Amino acid sequence: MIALEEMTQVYAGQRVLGPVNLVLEAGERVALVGASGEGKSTLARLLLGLERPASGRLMFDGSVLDRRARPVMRTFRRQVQGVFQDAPGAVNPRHRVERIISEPLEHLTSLDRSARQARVMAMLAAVQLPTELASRLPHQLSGGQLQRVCLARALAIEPALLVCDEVTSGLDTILQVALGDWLLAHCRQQRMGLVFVTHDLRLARRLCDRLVVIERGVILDDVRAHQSCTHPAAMALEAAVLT
Ligand SMILES: Nc1ncnc2c1ncn2[C@@H]1O[C@H](COP(=O)(O)OP(=O)(O)OP(=O)(O)O)[C@@H](O)[C@H]1O
Repeated sequence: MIALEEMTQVYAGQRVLGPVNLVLEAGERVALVGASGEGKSTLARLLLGLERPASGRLMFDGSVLDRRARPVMRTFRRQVQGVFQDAPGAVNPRHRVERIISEPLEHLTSLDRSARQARVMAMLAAVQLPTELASRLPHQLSGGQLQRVCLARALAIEPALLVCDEVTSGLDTILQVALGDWLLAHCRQQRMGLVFVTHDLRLARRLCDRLVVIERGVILDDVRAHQSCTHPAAMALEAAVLT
């Protein structure tokens, strides 16, 4: 469905990523794991087409994704959604929850107003938030609630792939597990693919069927989730996390 080909990224004259080659099949659940600052978020942003790579290309359904081709970008946005750790930074502080979740429905689907309203309520219930929260502003929610609003917004348009960057790291452990399990069930039910960026190898294995280990901007290991890592540095990371 999506492929990164020979992709690199350079910030302030320094290469922080790549070259990376990564193919994601439709419906696949892939964890991007690695220590802090190794390039996971950069890779996630490139996968979402949110920034221009220094070199390489992003393929979508067999063609190079061309940002200037509006209909293709619209399809891409409909099918590939992202949710980030910084939920407060990802929403307009002056918009109420209902409007936040409804916005992509307005731009990317042909649902009318009442259908959009119904979808917003269904999504709130799906992420286990009371529907009364629909009329609240972002600052009137807890961090975990706002994170779930962002998740509801991304899932409302029924994407084929969801890219989650550290979405559970600000939550308590119980909520992390609950949200992770809900996300897994949702992926299975909707046959939705998932790219799950995390430091947490155990959560990665719980949710995903493939582990991609990143260090210093390159892919060290790419294994099935139930397998152990094979690269020595990835094995060291695995041992450190599990200890
Ligand atoms: N906009 C930017 N300008 C300059 N350097 C950046 C920028 N964004 C990221 N970097 C650098 O690129 C490298 C990779 O960062 P990235 O955020 O991708 O890592 P990460 O693995 O997601 O880390 P974490 O787990 O801590 O979120 C880091 O060295 C970081 O300092």
